[in-house]
Amino acid sequence: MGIMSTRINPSILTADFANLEHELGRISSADLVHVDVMDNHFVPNLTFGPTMVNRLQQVSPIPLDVHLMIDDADRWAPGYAETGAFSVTFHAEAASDPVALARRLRQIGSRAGIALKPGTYIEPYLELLPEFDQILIMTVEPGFGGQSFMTDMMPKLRRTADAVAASGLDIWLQVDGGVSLDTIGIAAENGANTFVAGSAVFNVGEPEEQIVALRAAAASSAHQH
Ligand SMILES: O=C(CO)[C@H](O)[C@H](O)COP(=O)(O)O
Repeated sequence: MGIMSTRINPSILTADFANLEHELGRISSADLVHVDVMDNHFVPNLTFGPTMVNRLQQVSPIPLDVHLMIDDADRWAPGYAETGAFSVTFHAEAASDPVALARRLRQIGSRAGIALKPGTYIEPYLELLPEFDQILIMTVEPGFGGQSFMTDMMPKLRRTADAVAASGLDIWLQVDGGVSLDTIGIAAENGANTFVAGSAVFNVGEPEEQIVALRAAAASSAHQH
């Protein structure tokens, strides 16, 4: 189907970790699969590392959107780009030189993403927009699926969307955490175009049907603005 302008990226954090190849087959109509890498240091949870991401890359029917919730991103993120991941997003709080790291990721061949925890301001990064292909505004504290969407992140999302629009650059604006049929509309209204959803895809009925419904809800809200 290819990647659309309203992108739905299911998070496999909520999938069955014992059957991930099967789970990937259940979301083949999504745009990308969001792969949460957690190191139990940057966040108080642990998932998997580059060996697993490399294997997921081999069996996934759709490209990988890797979200690194790990310390020392400067050291570790390039290895994830080397798996062939479509995009690699590292946290601003975990990188000592975000520009050098983003350039390295692009040089390897991945899109470069930067993620911000809820308490991190976007402003220092707005002057660096050309360095990034994607900005992830976290709408929960990173670490766990199933948390409530933080509506108070919408002003930050709006400021980011306005800056991206003013730049004329094709930078994807992603939200992650608590995205559901109830919350995707307000995120789209505030300028998000790339939506990560774990529970709302895997824990509510058939994943493929949820992807269609989420995409429709996002698109109809985005068109109102
Ligand atoms: O990055 C994450 C947590 O840090 C997950 O991608 C996110 O929380 C998805 O889960 P849900 O849609 O259930 O909130």
